[in-house]
Amino acid sequence: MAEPGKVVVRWQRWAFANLGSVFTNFGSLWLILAPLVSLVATYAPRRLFHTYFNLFLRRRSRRILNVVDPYVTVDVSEPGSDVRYSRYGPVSDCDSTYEEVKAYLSGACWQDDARELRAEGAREGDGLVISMRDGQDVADEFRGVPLWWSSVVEKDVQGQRQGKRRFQRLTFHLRHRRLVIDEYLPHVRRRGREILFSNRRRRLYTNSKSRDVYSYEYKSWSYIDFDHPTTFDTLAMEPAKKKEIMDDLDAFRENRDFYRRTGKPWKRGYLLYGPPGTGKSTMVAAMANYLDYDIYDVELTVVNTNTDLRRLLIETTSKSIIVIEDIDCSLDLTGDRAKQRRRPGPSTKAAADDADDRPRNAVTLSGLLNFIDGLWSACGGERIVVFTTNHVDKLDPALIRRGRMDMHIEMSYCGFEAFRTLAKNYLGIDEHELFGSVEEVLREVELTPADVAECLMTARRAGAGEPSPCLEILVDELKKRAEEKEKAEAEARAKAEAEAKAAAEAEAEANAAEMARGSPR
Ligand SMILES: Nc1ncnc2c1ncn2[C@@H]1O[C@H](COP(=O)(O)OP(=O)(O)OP(=O)(O)O)[C@@H](O)[C@H]1O
Ligand SMILES: [Mg+2]
Repeated sequence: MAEPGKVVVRWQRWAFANLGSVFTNFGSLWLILAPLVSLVATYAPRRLFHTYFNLFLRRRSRRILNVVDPYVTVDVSEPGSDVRYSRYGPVSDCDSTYEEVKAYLSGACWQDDARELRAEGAREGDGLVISMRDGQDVADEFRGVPLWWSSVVEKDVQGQRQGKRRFQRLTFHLRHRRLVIDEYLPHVRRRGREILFSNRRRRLYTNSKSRDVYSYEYKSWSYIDFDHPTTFDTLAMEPAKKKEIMDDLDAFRENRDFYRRTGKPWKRGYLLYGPPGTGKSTMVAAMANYLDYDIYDVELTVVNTNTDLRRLLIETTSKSIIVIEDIDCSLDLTGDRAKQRRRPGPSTKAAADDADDRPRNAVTLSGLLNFIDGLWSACGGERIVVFTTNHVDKLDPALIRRGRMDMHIEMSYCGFEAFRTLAKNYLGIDEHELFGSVEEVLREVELTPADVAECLMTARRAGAGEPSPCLEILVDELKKRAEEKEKAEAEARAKAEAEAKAAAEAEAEANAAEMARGSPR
């Protein structure tokens, strides 16, 4: 094989030998082209000639520039005066890319290369957002490709006003243009969003009265910081059931692509049912804390129309739990829809007045069904809908069918396993010889976790927090509570029976009087 050097020598020889013919050929070519160029310059429209000539030159110069400086820059500019406002405040979809990039870079700022940093208070919470000072650079790497970010500030003149405009400028080699635009920048935004999301305080929203919609300061939702201490660790429930719910929530959160692939909107419904005090509201708080989601607590009784309900839904954000508590009491949503349509008008005056007070287009069952899984509900994604009720049997089957309420969770009376969690929460113990006595009591009577928690509070106070006396007092308390409950239930039963008996007697008397009036004299 020839040595590389020799090839060069041979090429040079060939080049010199052929130099004369190259010039000759170029001369002949130019002899043909020159009149053509001058013809086009003379007769073609002037603008057209210049445009094409300019374009030609620019392309050539760009190629030369690419060899000299093969780097591309992309600016992400700080949103300035162009943030749009609506009557509800800043429009939520105003471009958040700058904030996301800044949040992403706050991670990169911990590297050695950025020495001059800037700290700003986070919009929410007590944390600080660390970013680069103007003119600073940090290096980043994505799939082995080096990239550089710099913080740039430029003068911005708009009419009479002068200001500064900040950019986060990304520089990379032009050969990575597709990777950067298609994959790296979306990755930066995603990661930045995650950082912003984890830094923020969670919120508990509640809806405003529909009838205030015309007031100037109306906002569909108002909120407070959500700071509920309940977690799945402190929730008293059978461990297997608890695990099932947590696994279900994990599967929901992690399966965004699965939902997309199967064409299902990314949302899930949970129906929590059981007697009062069994921990339904507590479960909602535990879910929100587990997923790190906001809660939208919908008060249906102040929503006037289905349209208002839809507006509420549109104004919720993703990564949220929308909860309707005591759905059986919120509206008359029981019974089937056909019956609702056929329902006769108010027969008594009182009922008629009552009906007049109610808004004309009150929320209907179909409005609520649309709220849960109509077309609008699919917008945004990553939402959980929770209904809680004490009377599951009273609800329309359409409302709670599988697919709408995907998981039905019964919150039941306090079993021994649930008690263990409560004992750990209140007394800090996992095991004790008196646990057997507690188990016996709980097997015999139906007490809610709220009842047991209350007894534990009393026992803790009386027993000065010492496990053995506390548990002894607890057993007595539980027995006492069970007796009280039995007595209250017996009284309620007796009262109901007495009322039924009195009603039957009154009806019999009325019938007798009717008969006496109607009988022939
Ligand atoms: N499973 C539970 N685990 C831990 N604490 C519980 C549990 N259930 C109830 N509690 C305690 O009882 C209190 C009342 O519970 P919660 O409000 O969650 O009941 P609920 O089922 O929502 O009742 P309601 O049907 O009346 O709304 C809570 O503040 C909590 O301290
Ligand atoms: Mg509740």
